[in-house]
Amino acid sequence: MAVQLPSIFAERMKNLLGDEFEQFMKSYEQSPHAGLRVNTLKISMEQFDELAPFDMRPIPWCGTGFYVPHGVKPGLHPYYHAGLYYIQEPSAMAPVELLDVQPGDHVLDLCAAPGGKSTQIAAKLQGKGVLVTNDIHSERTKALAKNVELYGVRNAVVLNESPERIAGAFPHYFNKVLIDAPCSGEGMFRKDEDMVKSWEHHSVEKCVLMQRDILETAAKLLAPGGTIVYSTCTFAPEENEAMIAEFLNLNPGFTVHDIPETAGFAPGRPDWVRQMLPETAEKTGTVLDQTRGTARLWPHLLEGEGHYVAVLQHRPEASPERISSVEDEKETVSKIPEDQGIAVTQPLSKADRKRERLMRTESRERNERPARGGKNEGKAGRNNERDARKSNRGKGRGTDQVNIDPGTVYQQFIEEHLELELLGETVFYGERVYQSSVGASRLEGLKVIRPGWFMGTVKNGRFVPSHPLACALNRSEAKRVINLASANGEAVRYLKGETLNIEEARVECKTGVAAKGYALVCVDGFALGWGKWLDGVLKNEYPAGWRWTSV
Ligand SMILES: C[S@@+](CC[C@H](N)C(=O)[O-])C[C@H]1O[C@@H](n2cnc3c(N)ncnc32)[C@H](O)[C@@H]1O
Repeated sequence: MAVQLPSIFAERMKNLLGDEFEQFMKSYEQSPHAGLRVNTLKISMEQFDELAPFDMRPIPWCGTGFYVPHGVKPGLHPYYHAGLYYIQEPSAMAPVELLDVQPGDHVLDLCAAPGGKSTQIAAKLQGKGVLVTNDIHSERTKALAKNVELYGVRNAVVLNESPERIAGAFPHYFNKVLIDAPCSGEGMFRKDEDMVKSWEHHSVEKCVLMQRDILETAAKLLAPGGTIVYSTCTFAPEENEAMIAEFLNLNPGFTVHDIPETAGFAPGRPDWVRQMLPETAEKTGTVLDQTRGTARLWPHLLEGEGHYVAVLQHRPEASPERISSVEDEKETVSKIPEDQGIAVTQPLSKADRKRERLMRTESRERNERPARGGKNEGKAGRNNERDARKSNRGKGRGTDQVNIDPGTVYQQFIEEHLELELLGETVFYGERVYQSSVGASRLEGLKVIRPGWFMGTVKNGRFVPSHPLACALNRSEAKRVINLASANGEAVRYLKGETLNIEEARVECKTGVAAKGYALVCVDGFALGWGKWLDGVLKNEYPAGWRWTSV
């Protein structure tokens, strides 16, 4: 057998699985299954079908998921760096499919790092609605933020908070909540042998305590009639059916929404709770039977490492509170207290704080002005900004330029370089500019990693576009594009940070736009990052920390 399983684990599974145990053990002799999920924020399934660089088979329970053959390394292709797909274990794709996210939903991913399921949720939202994605471990939120940015998500807020504190800021705000709970990880033994070693440290008992708290808090975050999906990658009944039965017992407004037994999904096992945990079975009584409608994904019954999923449906009549809507959010935009900053993870200097106050006041004033055509806050007050720009034209980059309203500098860049409708609220943190789908006021006091889509920085009167801005752009939204081919190595050279010689004829400009300046660099038509073109040379603006490091 390839993997040495902990003996207590094997003994427990033998007792539970009975005749099936041999088949279960045989699955550990096979290699783990690898998968990828197409990022439909950037590419349609039809386009991907034409461009796919590997032979792949569809994953039955995820319309955008594919099995990747053994030996193929999808991370070593420029398309990975263009965020066209996310590499994900196939059974881990099931929970978000079952959450049934629709464009416009308010979704919370409570235990989100490194972001596999958040990027899947974002693709389903298609830029409409709100995604708040959170992880309690600050180190892990770095990967989470990076993945959200690489995958071109515009409407996400990234937090590093406890579920309790999020509930304080967003009471009954979300109509969909995902809890991909920290767990003992028994479904990861085949994929990652370190999980076998750490199994004893992350004992089932410790995980149960965390899971109970997280689930209980999720109920405070959910809007009436909303859905919670709870998932783990473990087989322990304590962390699965018993956890759900306890929750249902304490929260009678919820019922289990039955998951169909298709695609190799097996039913939940209330009988195992009766067998192993008679006290829980007695305490939870008949609600325990509902857990039969939850799903177990077994490595011996389908091609995946294993998962547990429960869909918990809140009955709207169980609570009189109404669902907060996107319209409510718009009203909160103009109510940002001038003297309160959001707790950002990077401390602001005194000068930054002063600047931030100034900018936020200006931002608020812009938002309070009637929007041109009533479209959105981001465009509000453009006429005034244009007037301000006119009066600054021809003044060069001296002191006057530095003194221009940073919001104007930002708007000017957007208008000159992009064809983009700015959605949400423009939020300034010191020099950094974001478009936020929830607005600044709701985030006050929270540890915010990203309050929204990071657009760039205003420094010395100039706007410097961010890499995440480029990542989320479609080719048609940029006024200047340089397209590189994946086939001839040019894209990889760009990703390695090299300066490229690009003749002027290759700079694709919209009418009236000159070749010189910031260009969106693409691979086969999909955004990779920024470059600055001048006289046949493309200065590479790809961030050093993101560079292609393989040979
Ligand atoms: C199974 S992993 C999440 C994987 C992630 N959903 C994905 O698809 O990429 C569980 C995560 O929960 C986080 N976590 C642990 N306790 C937490 C808590 N009390 N609140 C929020 N997150 C927590 C861990 O740091 C870990 O990143």
